[in-house]
Amino acid sequence: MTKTVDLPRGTTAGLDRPLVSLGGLLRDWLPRQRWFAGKDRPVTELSVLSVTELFPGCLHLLVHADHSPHGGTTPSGDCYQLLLGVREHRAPSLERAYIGRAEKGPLAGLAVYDALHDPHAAELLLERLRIPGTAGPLRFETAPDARIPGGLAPRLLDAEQSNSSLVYGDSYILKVFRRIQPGVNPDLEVPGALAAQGCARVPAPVAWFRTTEPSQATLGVLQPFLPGAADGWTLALRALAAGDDFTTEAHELGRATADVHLALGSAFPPAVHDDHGRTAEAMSVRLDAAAHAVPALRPFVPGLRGAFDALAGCDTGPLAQRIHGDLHLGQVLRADHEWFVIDFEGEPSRPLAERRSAQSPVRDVAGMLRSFDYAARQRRPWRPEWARRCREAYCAGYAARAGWDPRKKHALLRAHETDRAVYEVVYEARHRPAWLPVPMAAIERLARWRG
Ligand SMILES: Nc1ncnc2c1ncn2[C@@H]1O[C@H](COP(=O)(O)OP(=O)(O)O)[C@@H](O)[C@H]1O
Ligand SMILES: O=P(O)(O)O[C@H]1O[C@H](CO)[C@@H](O[C@H]2O[C@H](CO)[C@@H](O)[C@H](O)[C@H]2O)[C@H](O)[C@H]1O
Repeated sequence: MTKTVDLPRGTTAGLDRPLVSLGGLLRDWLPRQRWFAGKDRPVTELSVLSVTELFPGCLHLLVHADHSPHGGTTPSGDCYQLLLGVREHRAPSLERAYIGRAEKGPLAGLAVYDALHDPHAAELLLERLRIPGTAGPLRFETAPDARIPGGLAPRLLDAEQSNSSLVYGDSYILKVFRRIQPGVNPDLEVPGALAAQGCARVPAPVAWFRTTEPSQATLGVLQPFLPGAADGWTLALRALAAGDDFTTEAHELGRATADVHLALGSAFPPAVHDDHGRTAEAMSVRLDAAAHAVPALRPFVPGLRGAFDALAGCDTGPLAQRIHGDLHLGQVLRADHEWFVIDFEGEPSRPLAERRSAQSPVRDVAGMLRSFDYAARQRRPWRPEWARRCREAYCAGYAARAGWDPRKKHALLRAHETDRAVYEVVYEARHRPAWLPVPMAAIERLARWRG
Protein backbone atom coordinates (compact mmCIF):
# COMPACT_ATOMS: atom_id res chain seq x y z
CA MET A 1 0.00 0.00 0.00
CA THR A 2 1.21 3.54 -0.76
CA LYS A 3 1.81 5.54 2.38
CA THR A 4 2.03 9.29 2.74
CA VAL A 5 4.92 10.54 4.82
CA ASP A 6 4.47 12.68 7.90
CA LEU A 7 6.79 15.65 7.95
CA PRO A 8 7.45 17.62 11.14
CA ARG A 9 4.16 19.38 11.88
CA GLY A 10 3.64 23.13 11.85
CA THR A 11 7.21 24.13 11.36
CA THR A 12 9.22 25.41 8.49
CA ALA A 13 12.49 25.08 10.40
CA GLY A 14 14.92 23.12 8.31
CA LEU A 15 12.33 22.44 5.65
CA ASP A 16 14.19 24.49 3.12
CA ARG A 17 16.68 21.64 3.08
CA PRO A 18 14.35 19.46 1.00
CA LEU A 19 14.84 21.79 -1.90
CA VAL A 20 18.56 21.25 -1.76
CA SER A 21 17.82 17.63 -2.46
CA LEU A 22 14.95 18.42 -4.86
CA GLY A 23 16.81 21.06 -6.82
CA GLY A 24 17.99 18.60 -9.46
CA LEU A 25 14.51 17.13 -9.91
CA LEU A 26 12.74 20.47 -10.13
CA ARG A 27 15.32 21.94 -12.43
CA ASP A 28 14.38 19.35 -15.02
CA TRP A 29 10.62 19.26 -14.28
CA LEU A 30 9.82 22.95 -13.84
CA PRO A 31 10.74 24.18 -17.36
CA ARG A 32 8.58 21.43 -18.89
CA GLN A 33 5.40 22.72 -17.27
CA ARG A 34 2.91 24.56 -19.49
CA TRP A 35 2.76 27.44 -17.01
CA PHE A 36 6.53 27.92 -16.80
CA ALA A 37 7.14 31.39 -18.25
CA GLY A 38 10.89 31.18 -18.89
CA LYS A 39 10.99 28.43 -21.52
CA ASP A 40 13.16 30.48 -23.86
CA ARG A 41 15.88 31.11 -21.23
CA PRO A 42 17.98 28.61 -19.27
CA VAL A 43 17.46 28.44 -15.49
CA THR A 44 20.79 29.44 -13.98
CA GLU A 45 19.74 29.00 -10.36
CA LEU A 46 16.74 27.61 -8.51
CA SER A 47 16.24 28.84 -4.97
CA VAL A 48 13.59 28.38 -2.32
CA LEU A 49 11.78 31.47 -1.08
CA SER A 50 9.46 29.74 1.37
CA VAL A 51 8.43 26.24 2.31
CA THR A 52 5.48 25.31 4.50
CA GLU A 53 4.00 22.01 5.48
CA LEU A 54 0.41 22.40 4.29
CA PHE A 55 -0.66 19.05 5.72
CA PRO A 56 1.12 15.75 6.32
CA GLY A 57 2.81 14.60 3.13
CA CYS A 58 2.27 17.92 1.31
CA LEU A 59 4.70 20.80 1.08
CA HIS A 60 3.86 24.26 -0.18
CA LEU A 61 6.82 25.90 -1.90
CA LEU A 62 7.61 29.21 -3.48
CA VAL A 63 10.68 28.85 -5.66
CA HIS A 64 12.59 31.37 -7.69
CA ALA A 65 13.89 30.38 -11.11
CA ASP A 66 16.73 32.69 -11.95
CA HIS A 67 17.57 33.38 -15.59
CA SER A 68 20.42 35.85 -15.12
CA PRO A 69 23.46 34.77 -17.09
CA HIS A 70 26.23 33.53 -14.79
CA GLY A 71 28.17 36.55 -13.62
CA GLY A 72 25.43 38.86 -14.96
CA THR A 73 24.51 41.93 -12.94
CA THR A 74 20.82 42.38 -13.88
CA PRO A 75 18.71 39.85 -11.98
CA SER A 76 15.93 38.25 -13.98
CA GLY A 77 13.60 35.41 -13.20
CA ASP A 78 10.23 34.43 -11.80
CA CYS A 79 8.69 33.01 -8.66
CA TYR A 80 6.50 29.89 -8.90
CA GLN A 81 4.10 28.20 -6.52
CA LEU A 82 4.44 24.42 -6.12
CA LEU A 83 2.48 21.96 -4.03
CA LEU A 84 4.59 18.86 -3.67
CA GLY A 85 3.31 15.53 -2.46
CA VAL A 86 5.80 13.21 -0.79
CA ARG A 87 5.23 9.45 -0.51
CA GLU A 88 7.27 6.41 0.24
CA HIS A 89 6.41 4.72 -3.05
CA ARG A 90 5.41 5.80 -6.52
CA ALA A 91 1.63 5.62 -6.88
CA PRO A 92 0.48 4.23 -10.26
CA SER A 93 -2.52 6.61 -10.22
CA LEU A 94 -0.16 9.58 -9.91
CA GLU A 95 2.28 8.54 -12.63
CA ARG A 96 1.54 11.68 -14.70
CA ALA A 97 2.31 13.87 -11.72
CA TYR A 98 5.50 12.08 -10.70
CA ILE A 99 8.49 14.39 -10.47
CA GLY A 100 11.16 12.02 -9.19
CA ARG A 101 12.83 10.55 -6.17
CA ALA A 102 14.73 12.82 -3.81
CA GLU A 103 18.36 11.78 -3.64
CA LYS A 104 19.61 13.57 -0.55
CA GLY A 105 18.47 15.43 2.55
CA PRO A 106 15.46 14.73 4.79
CA LEU A 107 13.37 13.48 1.87
CA ALA A 108 16.07 11.13 0.51
CA GLY A 109 14.55 8.10 -1.17
CA LEU A 110 10.99 9.46 -1.15
CA ALA A 111 8.80 9.84 -4.23
CA VAL A 112 7.90 13.46 -5.01
CA TYR A 113 4.98 14.48 -7.22
CA ASP A 114 2.77 17.44 -8.13
CA ALA A 115 0.19 17.27 -5.34
CA LEU A 116 -2.55 19.02 -7.32
CA HIS A 117 -3.00 15.77 -9.26
CA ASP A 118 -3.70 13.87 -6.04
CA PRO A 119 -7.45 13.85 -5.19
CA HIS A 120 -6.68 13.35 -1.50
CA ALA A 121 -4.40 16.41 -1.40
CA ALA A 122 -6.97 18.41 -3.41
CA GLU A 123 -9.68 17.51 -0.85
CA LEU A 124 -7.46 18.63 2.02
CA LEU A 125 -6.72 21.87 0.21
CA LEU A 126 -10.46 22.62 0.02
CA GLU A 127 -10.74 21.79 3.72
CA ARG A 128 -8.09 24.42 4.44
CA LEU A 129 -9.94 26.97 2.31
CA ARG A 130 -13.39 26.39 3.80
CA ILE A 131 -12.43 27.71 7.19
CA PRO A 132 -10.26 30.81 7.60
CA GLY A 133 -6.88 30.10 9.19
CA THR A 134 -3.12 30.17 8.77
CA ALA A 135 -0.24 27.79 8.05
CA GLY A 136 3.16 29.42 8.51
CA PRO A 137 3.14 32.47 6.21
CA LEU A 138 0.01 31.25 4.39
CA ARG A 139 -3.37 32.91 5.08
CA PHE A 140 -6.68 31.26 4.16
CA GLU A 141 -9.60 33.67 3.90
CA THR A 142 -13.27 33.54 2.93
CA ALA A 143 -15.86 36.06 1.70
CA PRO A 144 -18.02 37.23 4.64
CA ASP A 145 -21.16 35.32 3.65
CA ALA A 146 -19.40 32.23 2.19
CA ARG A 147 -20.79 28.82 3.17
CA ILE A 148 -18.59 26.27 1.42
CA PRO A 149 -19.69 22.66 1.90
CA GLY A 150 -17.09 19.99 2.59
CA GLY A 151 -16.62 16.63 0.88
CA LEU A 152 -16.85 17.87 -2.73
CA ALA A 153 -15.05 15.56 -5.15
CA PRO A 154 -12.10 17.29 -6.85
CA ARG A 155 -10.89 17.02 -10.44
CA LEU A 156 -7.93 18.80 -11.98
CA LEU A 157 -8.62 20.58 -15.27
CA ASP A 158 -6.17 19.38 -17.86
CA ALA A 159 -6.65 22.32 -20.21
CA GLU A 160 -3.61 24.13 -21.56
CA GLN A 161 -3.47 26.80 -18.88
CA SER A 162 -1.27 29.53 -17.47
CA ASN A 163 -2.24 28.29 -13.97
CA SER A 164 -3.72 25.11 -12.49
CA SER A 165 -7.43 24.78 -11.70
CA LEU A 166 -9.31 22.25 -9.58
CA VAL A 167 -13.06 21.79 -9.93
CA TYR A 168 -14.90 20.64 -6.79
CA GLY A 169 -18.09 18.70 -7.37
CA ASP A 170 -19.13 21.03 -10.21
CA SER A 171 -19.82 23.66 -7.53
CA TYR A 172 -16.53 25.54 -7.23
CA ILE A 173 -13.35 26.08 -9.16
CA LEU A 174 -10.04 26.79 -7.43
CA LYS A 175 -7.42 28.53 -9.49
CA VAL A 176 -3.95 27.94 -8.08
CA PHE A 177 -1.69 30.63 -9.47
CA ARG A 178 1.62 29.29 -10.69
CA ARG A 179 3.69 32.38 -11.43
CA ILE A 180 3.55 34.54 -8.33
CA GLN A 181 4.14 38.27 -8.24
CA PRO A 182 4.07 40.47 -5.12
CA GLY A 183 0.77 42.22 -4.45
CA VAL A 184 -2.88 41.38 -4.86
CA ASN A 185 -3.62 39.36 -7.99
CA PRO A 186 -6.14 41.15 -10.25
CA ASP A 187 -8.00 37.85 -10.59
CA LEU A 188 -8.99 38.22 -6.93
CA GLU A 189 -9.17 42.00 -6.80
CA VAL A 190 -11.31 42.60 -9.90
CA PRO A 191 -14.00 39.89 -9.51
CA GLY A 192 -14.28 40.90 -5.83
CA ALA A 193 -14.81 44.56 -6.75
CA LEU A 194 -17.25 43.67 -9.54
CA ALA A 195 -19.27 41.44 -7.21
CA ALA A 196 -19.57 44.39 -4.83
CA GLN A 197 -21.05 46.36 -7.77
CA GLY A 198 -23.62 43.62 -8.34
CA CYS A 199 -22.10 42.74 -11.73
CA ALA A 200 -23.49 39.28 -12.53
CA ARG A 201 -21.19 38.69 -15.51
CA VAL A 202 -18.24 37.61 -13.34
CA PRO A 203 -18.19 34.70 -10.84
CA ALA A 204 -17.46 36.23 -7.41
CA PRO A 205 -14.57 34.93 -5.22
CA VAL A 206 -15.76 32.94 -2.19
CA ALA A 207 -12.38 32.04 -0.68
CA TRP A 208 -8.71 32.64 -1.40
CA PHE A 209 -5.26 32.09 0.04
CA ARG A 210 -2.22 34.28 0.10
CA THR A 211 1.28 34.42 1.52
CA THR A 212 2.93 37.04 3.67
CA GLU A 213 6.46 35.86 2.85
CA PRO A 214 8.77 36.76 1.22
CA SER A 215 6.17 39.45 0.43
CA GLN A 216 2.38 39.71 0.26
CA ALA A 217 1.03 37.82 -2.75
CA THR A 218 -2.21 36.10 -3.78
CA LEU A 219 -1.78 32.35 -4.28
CA GLY A 220 -5.22 31.03 -5.24
CA VAL A 221 -8.90 31.92 -5.61
CA LEU A 222 -12.03 29.77 -5.19
CA GLN A 223 -15.07 30.83 -7.24
CA PRO A 224 -18.46 29.31 -8.11
CA PHE A 225 -18.16 26.91 -11.03
CA LEU A 226 -20.60 27.50 -13.91
CA PRO A 227 -21.78 23.97 -14.67
CA GLY A 228 -22.42 23.17 -18.30
CA ALA A 229 -20.61 26.31 -19.45
CA ALA A 230 -18.71 26.27 -22.72
CA ASP A 231 -15.92 28.71 -23.46
CA GLY A 232 -16.15 31.08 -26.40
CA TRP A 233 -13.21 29.47 -28.21
CA THR A 234 -14.86 26.03 -28.21
CA LEU A 235 -18.17 27.51 -29.34
CA ALA A 236 -16.57 29.56 -32.10
CA LEU A 237 -14.66 26.54 -33.47
CA ARG A 238 -17.83 24.46 -33.28
CA ALA A 239 -19.75 27.11 -35.26
CA LEU A 240 -16.95 27.31 -37.84
CA ALA A 241 -16.85 23.53 -38.27
CA ALA A 242 -20.62 23.37 -38.75
CA GLY A 243 -20.62 26.37 -41.09
CA ASP A 244 -22.85 28.17 -38.58
CA ASP A 245 -23.23 31.85 -38.13
CA PHE A 246 -21.74 33.25 -34.89
CA THR A 247 -22.93 36.85 -35.16
CA THR A 248 -25.72 36.59 -32.58
CA GLU A 249 -23.23 35.26 -30.01
CA ALA A 250 -20.64 37.86 -31.06
CA HIS A 251 -23.19 40.67 -30.69
CA GLU A 252 -24.12 39.48 -27.19
CA LEU A 253 -20.46 39.13 -26.35
CA GLY A 254 -19.93 42.76 -27.35
CA ARG A 255 -22.73 43.75 -24.96
CA ALA A 256 -21.27 41.61 -22.18
CA THR A 257 -17.84 43.23 -22.66
CA ALA A 258 -19.38 46.70 -22.41
CA ASP A 259 -21.32 45.66 -19.26
CA VAL A 260 -18.09 44.57 -17.62
CA HIS A 261 -16.32 47.77 -18.69
CA LEU A 262 -19.15 49.88 -17.24
CA ALA A 263 -18.99 47.94 -13.95
CA LEU A 264 -15.19 48.27 -13.88
CA GLY A 265 -15.58 52.01 -14.45
CA SER A 266 -17.77 52.25 -11.33
CA ALA A 267 -15.78 49.82 -9.17
CA PHE A 268 -12.37 51.45 -9.56
CA PRO A 269 -11.07 55.01 -9.29
CA PRO A 270 -12.45 57.41 -11.88
CA ALA A 271 -11.38 56.94 -15.44
CA VAL A 272 -8.56 59.19 -16.60
CA HIS A 273 -7.52 60.87 -19.82
CA ASP A 274 -5.84 58.28 -22.06
CA ASP A 275 -2.35 59.58 -22.80
CA HIS A 276 -1.96 58.31 -26.36
CA GLY A 277 1.60 59.56 -26.68
CA ARG A 278 2.75 57.51 -23.67
CA THR A 279 0.74 54.47 -24.74
CA ALA A 280 2.22 54.64 -28.25
CA GLU A 281 5.72 54.93 -26.80
CA ALA A 282 5.16 51.86 -24.58
CA MET A 283 3.84 49.92 -27.59
CA SER A 284 6.92 50.87 -29.58
CA VAL A 285 9.20 49.67 -26.79
CA ARG A 286 7.30 46.35 -26.66
CA LEU A 287 7.62 46.03 -30.44
CA ASP A 288 11.41 46.47 -30.25
CA ALA A 289 11.68 43.89 -27.48
CA ALA A 290 9.47 41.48 -29.43
CA ALA A 291 11.51 41.91 -32.62
CA HIS A 292 14.65 41.25 -30.61
CA ALA A 293 13.14 38.00 -29.28
CA VAL A 294 11.43 36.84 -32.49
CA PRO A 295 13.50 37.58 -35.62
CA ALA A 296 10.53 36.84 -37.95
CA LEU A 297 9.00 40.14 -36.79
CA ARG A 298 11.92 42.30 -37.86
CA PRO A 299 10.99 43.02 -41.51
CA PHE A 300 7.59 44.33 -40.37
CA VAL A 301 8.78 46.72 -37.68
CA PRO A 302 8.69 49.94 -39.77
CA GLY A 303 5.18 49.19 -41.06
CA LEU A 304 3.88 48.32 -37.62
CA ARG A 305 5.37 51.40 -36.06
CA GLY A 306 3.13 53.47 -38.35
CA ALA A 307 0.15 52.31 -36.25
CA PHE A 308 1.78 53.61 -33.08
CA ASP A 309 2.70 56.94 -34.71
CA ALA A 310 -0.94 57.35 -35.76
CA LEU A 311 -2.07 56.65 -32.18
CA ALA A 312 0.33 59.26 -30.80
CA GLY A 313 -1.21 61.84 -33.12
CA CYS A 314 -4.77 60.99 -32.15
CA ASP A 315 -6.57 63.37 -29.77
CA THR A 316 -9.88 61.67 -29.07
CA GLY A 317 -10.99 58.37 -27.59
CA PRO A 318 -12.62 56.83 -24.53
CA LEU A 319 -11.14 57.46 -21.10
CA ALA A 320 -8.62 55.01 -19.67
CA GLN A 321 -9.93 52.76 -16.87
CA ARG A 322 -9.38 49.30 -15.33
CA ILE A 323 -9.91 46.70 -18.04
CA HIS A 324 -9.70 42.92 -18.40
CA GLY A 325 -6.30 43.12 -20.06
CA ASP A 326 -6.15 39.73 -21.83
CA LEU A 327 -9.60 39.38 -23.33
CA HIS A 328 -10.04 36.60 -25.87
CA LEU A 329 -12.53 33.84 -26.68
CA GLY A 330 -10.95 31.51 -24.10
CA GLN A 331 -11.77 33.99 -21.33
CA VAL A 332 -15.52 34.05 -21.83
CA LEU A 333 -17.96 31.34 -20.86
CA ARG A 334 -21.49 30.84 -22.13
CA ALA A 335 -23.99 29.36 -19.69
CA ASP A 336 -27.78 29.70 -19.65
CA HIS A 337 -27.62 31.78 -22.86
CA GLU A 338 -25.49 34.44 -21.17
CA TRP A 339 -21.82 35.36 -21.46
CA PHE A 340 -19.61 35.41 -18.37
CA VAL A 341 -16.10 36.82 -18.22
CA ILE A 342 -13.26 35.11 -16.31
CA ASP A 343 -9.51 35.39 -15.73
CA PHE A 344 -8.78 39.04 -14.93
CA GLU A 345 -5.06 38.47 -14.49
CA GLY A 346 -4.18 40.43 -17.63
CA GLU A 347 -1.36 39.43 -19.98
CA PRO A 348 0.71 37.10 -17.79
CA SER A 349 4.09 38.40 -18.99
CA ARG A 350 3.39 42.05 -18.08
CA PRO A 351 4.42 43.48 -14.69
CA LEU A 352 1.59 43.50 -12.14
CA ALA A 353 1.59 47.29 -11.68
CA GLU A 354 1.11 47.75 -15.42
CA ARG A 355 -1.69 45.18 -15.52
CA ARG A 356 -3.50 46.99 -12.70
CA SER A 357 -3.15 50.44 -14.27
CA ALA A 358 -5.88 52.32 -16.17
CA GLN A 359 -5.80 51.42 -19.87
CA SER A 360 -7.98 52.05 -22.89
CA PRO A 361 -11.06 49.79 -23.08
CA VAL A 362 -10.20 49.56 -26.78
CA ARG A 363 -7.43 47.18 -25.72
CA ASP A 364 -10.00 44.56 -24.62
CA VAL A 365 -12.06 45.07 -27.78
CA ALA A 366 -8.91 44.59 -29.85
CA GLY A 367 -8.11 41.39 -27.91
CA MET A 368 -11.47 39.89 -28.79
CA LEU A 369 -11.26 40.96 -32.45
CA ARG A 370 -7.89 39.26 -32.68
CA SER A 371 -9.51 36.15 -31.23
CA PHE A 372 -12.12 35.99 -34.03
CA ASP A 373 -9.21 36.08 -36.45
CA TYR A 374 -7.44 33.28 -34.53
CA ALA A 375 -10.59 31.15 -34.67
CA ALA A 376 -11.19 31.78 -38.38
CA ARG A 377 -7.61 30.70 -39.11
CA GLN A 378 -8.10 27.30 -37.48
CA ARG A 379 -9.89 26.09 -40.59
CA ARG A 380 -8.72 25.55 -44.13
CA PRO A 381 -9.59 27.37 -46.25
CA TRP A 382 -9.22 30.35 -43.94
CA ARG A 383 -12.57 32.07 -43.25
CA PRO A 384 -11.88 35.84 -43.28
CA GLU A 385 -15.53 36.59 -43.98
CA TRP A 386 -16.59 34.74 -40.80
CA ALA A 387 -14.13 36.80 -38.74
CA ARG A 388 -15.25 40.04 -40.41
CA ARG A 389 -18.92 39.40 -39.63
CA CYS A 390 -18.14 38.52 -36.01
CA ARG A 391 -16.08 41.65 -35.73
CA GLU A 392 -18.92 43.85 -36.98
CA ALA A 393 -21.47 42.17 -34.72
CA TYR A 394 -19.22 42.33 -31.65
CA CYS A 395 -18.50 46.04 -32.11
CA ALA A 396 -22.20 46.76 -32.75
CA GLY A 397 -23.14 44.92 -29.53
CA TYR A 398 -20.46 46.82 -27.64
CA ALA A 399 -21.63 50.18 -29.04
CA ALA A 400 -25.26 49.45 -28.14
CA ARG A 401 -24.32 49.17 -24.47
CA ALA A 402 -21.30 51.45 -24.08
CA GLY A 403 -22.62 54.39 -26.08
CA TRP A 404 -19.55 54.63 -28.31
CA ASP A 405 -18.57 52.53 -31.27
CA PRO A 406 -15.07 50.96 -31.37
CA ARG A 407 -15.27 50.88 -35.20
CA LYS A 408 -15.21 54.67 -35.22
CA LYS A 409 -11.92 54.76 -33.28
CA HIS A 410 -9.78 53.68 -36.24
CA ALA A 411 -6.36 54.78 -35.01
CA LEU A 412 -6.88 53.39 -31.50
CA LEU A 413 -8.21 50.10 -32.71
CA ARG A 414 -5.43 49.59 -35.21
CA ALA A 415 -2.71 50.44 -32.65
CA HIS A 416 -4.20 48.15 -29.99
CA GLU A 417 -4.72 45.32 -32.48
CA THR A 418 -1.12 45.71 -33.61
CA ASP A 419 0.20 45.73 -30.05
CA ARG A 420 -1.92 42.68 -29.23
CA ALA A 421 -0.69 40.80 -32.33
CA VAL A 422 2.91 41.62 -31.32
CA TYR A 423 2.18 40.19 -27.85
CA GLU A 424 0.72 37.08 -29.45
CA VAL A 425 3.79 36.58 -31.64
CA VAL A 426 5.98 36.50 -28.54
CA TYR A 427 3.49 34.31 -26.68
CA GLU A 428 3.29 31.76 -29.50
CA ALA A 429 7.04 31.75 -30.14
CA ARG A 430 7.56 30.97 -26.47
CA HIS A 431 4.71 28.54 -25.77
CA ARG A 432 3.32 27.13 -29.04
CA PRO A 433 5.72 27.70 -31.97
CA ALA A 434 3.40 25.78 -34.31
CA TRP A 435 0.80 28.53 -33.83
CA LEU A 436 3.19 31.36 -34.73
CA PRO A 437 1.82 31.70 -38.31
CA VAL A 438 -1.57 32.78 -36.87
CA PRO A 439 -0.48 36.10 -35.35
CA MET A 440 2.23 36.49 -38.05
CA ALA A 441 -0.49 36.58 -40.71
CA ALA A 442 -2.10 39.47 -38.83
CA ILE A 443 1.29 41.17 -38.47
CA GLU A 444 1.77 41.07 -42.26
CA ARG A 445 -1.70 42.55 -42.80
CA LEU A 446 -1.34 45.25 -40.14
CA ALA A 447 2.14 46.26 -41.36
CA ARG A 448 0.78 46.79 -44.89
CA TRP A 449 -2.30 48.67 -43.67
CA ARG A 450 -2.79 52.11 -45.17
CA GLY A 451 -5.76 53.98 -43.95
N1 LIG B 1 -16.27 29.93 -13.01
C1 LIG B 1 -16.01 28.99 -13.92
N2 LIG B 1 -16.97 28.08 -14.29
C2 LIG B 1 -16.72 27.11 -15.20
N3 LIG B 1 -15.52 26.94 -15.79
C3 LIG B 1 -14.53 27.80 -15.46
C4 LIG B 1 -14.72 28.86 -14.51
N4 LIG B 1 -13.56 29.55 -14.40
C5 LIG B 1 -12.68 28.95 -15.23
N5 LIG B 1 -13.26 27.89 -15.87
C6 LIG B 1 -12.60 26.97 -16.81
O1 LIG B 1 -11.23 26.91 -16.49
C7 LIG B 1 -10.43 27.29 -17.62
C8 LIG B 1 -9.19 28.01 -17.14
O2 LIG B 1 -9.54 29.17 -16.39
P1 LIG B 1 -8.68 30.50 -16.47
O3 LIG B 1 -9.14 31.42 -15.39
O4 LIG B 1 -8.70 31.08 -17.86
O5 LIG B 1 -7.23 29.95 -16.11
P2 LIG B 1 -5.78 30.32 -16.71
O6 LIG B 1 -5.43 31.69 -16.21
O7 LIG B 1 -4.91 29.27 -16.12
O8 LIG B 1 -5.82 30.24 -18.21
C9 LIG B 1 -11.36 28.14 -18.47
O9 LIG B 1 -11.01 28.11 -19.82
C10 LIG B 1 -12.71 27.47 -18.23
O10 LIG B 1 -12.85 26.37 -19.10
O1 LIG C 1 -3.63 31.45 -20.55
P1 LIG C 1 -4.47 32.66 -20.77
O2 LIG C 1 -5.88 32.35 -21.12
O3 LIG C 1 -4.34 33.62 -19.64
O4 LIG C 1 -3.93 33.47 -22.07
C1 LIG C 1 -2.73 33.14 -22.74
O5 LIG C 1 -2.93 31.96 -23.52
C2 LIG C 1 -3.88 32.09 -24.62
C3 LIG C 1 -3.91 30.76 -25.35
O6 LIG C 1 -4.33 29.75 -24.54
C4 LIG C 1 -3.46 33.20 -25.56
O7 LIG C 1 -4.51 33.41 -26.52
C5 LIG C 1 -4.21 33.30 -27.90
O8 LIG C 1 -4.71 32.05 -28.38
C6 LIG C 1 -6.14 31.90 -28.25
C7 LIG C 1 -6.49 30.55 -28.85
O9 LIG C 1 -5.89 29.51 -28.13
C8 LIG C 1 -6.88 33.03 -29.00
O10 LIG C 1 -8.29 32.92 -28.76
C9 LIG C 1 -6.41 34.37 -28.49
O11 LIG C 1 -7.03 35.40 -29.26
C10 LIG C 1 -4.89 34.48 -28.63
O12 LIG C 1 -4.42 35.69 -28.07
C11 LIG C 1 -3.32 34.51 -24.79
O13 LIG C 1 -2.84 35.50 -25.68
C12 LIG C 1 -2.32 34.31 -23.63
O14 LIG C 1 -2.23 35.48 -22.85
